[in-house]
Amino acid sequence: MIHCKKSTNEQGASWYSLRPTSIEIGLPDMIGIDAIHDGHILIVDDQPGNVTALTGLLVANGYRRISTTTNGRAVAAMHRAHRYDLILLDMHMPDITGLEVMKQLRAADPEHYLPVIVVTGDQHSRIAALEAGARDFIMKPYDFVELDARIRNTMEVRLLYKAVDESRRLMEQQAQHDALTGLPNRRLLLDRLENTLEQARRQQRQVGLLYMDLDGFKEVNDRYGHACGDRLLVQVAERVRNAVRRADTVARIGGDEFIVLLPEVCDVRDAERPAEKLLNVLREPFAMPEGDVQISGSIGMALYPDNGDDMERLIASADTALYSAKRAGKSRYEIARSLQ
Ligand SMILES: Nc1nc2c(ncn2[C@@H]2O[C@H](COP(=O)(O)OP(=O)(O)OP(=O)(O)O)[C@@H](O)[C@H]2O)c(=O)[nH]1
Repeated sequence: MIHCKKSTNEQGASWYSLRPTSIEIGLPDMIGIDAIHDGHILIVDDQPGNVTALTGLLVANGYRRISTTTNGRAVAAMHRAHRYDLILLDMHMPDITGLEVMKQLRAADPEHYLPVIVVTGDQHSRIAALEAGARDFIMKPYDFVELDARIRNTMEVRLLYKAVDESRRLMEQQAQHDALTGLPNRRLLLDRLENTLEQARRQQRQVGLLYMDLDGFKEVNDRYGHACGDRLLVQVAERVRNAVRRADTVARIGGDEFIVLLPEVCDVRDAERPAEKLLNVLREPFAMPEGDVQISGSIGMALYPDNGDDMERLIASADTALYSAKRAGKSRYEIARSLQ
């Protein structure tokens, strides 16, 4: 850490000297001082002299990523583009007040998190800023030790908030995806299917659903081991994903069972074509460390609304058609015949 000392000469000119101290403030394991010093800071002040002075102080205190602007009106757009970890905001600028900048920041930030420390010389605007959502304030003229501590503390909270947010996002992603293949799982598929059917109902469109089960997958496990079976499932997922359109959802819903949701179907051929393509890509041998592995897949196809006017019925129809495809000799697709 670096300590700042203000000195004044006989003519009244002031300067600052920097000296390192041995004081290290303890932080939770999660956010170390290195991460804090790596936080991205924006300094906003209409006075270039203030910007330069504050930048110098931050650099001296170990901060590495500092951006600046003298234009308060540009702050919201800059934050949208760069997602600063901390904004040091001058409250009194001629063009726009700090309060107005915070209002624009809140509107621009989907997280609704204002990473703002206001910089002010006036007691009243300090309270107004805190009430408007600023995390903290720094009074002018600066007390350098206090300034450093407030910036560090606010940055620590900000980075913890980001870490929590990231881990929540990760957990949501894990709850909706298959851990082995990374494909959407049953839960996410049902969610998308529900939305797709709702839209199709409104627009009186058809939807296709392909229920696919690998043929002879148990034998791969038995002959080459479970790890080889797992690697095969990953490759199958990749091939299936690459064989269909971006708008289609490919989900792994069980051991060797996949569902492909086709939201853009005008007639049965629009579902038959991808089904044929999937069967073909599965017939190609899979290169494994254990040698080439040959498998195939069977598919049951159902169309909304002909084969089911809700999720459960549509999936049940496709499942029945899949059963028919298996009974008819596998490595083929069958179209559902009736409304379940
Ligand atoms: N390696 C691996 N195997 C799995 C996984 N989940 C389920 N299985 C196995 O996959 C097999 C699926 O069973 P089936 O569909 O009846 O096997 P199959 O040989 O493909 O049978 P058919 O569909 O009649 O051709 C079972 O042996 C499960 O133990 C997994 O995540 N990894």
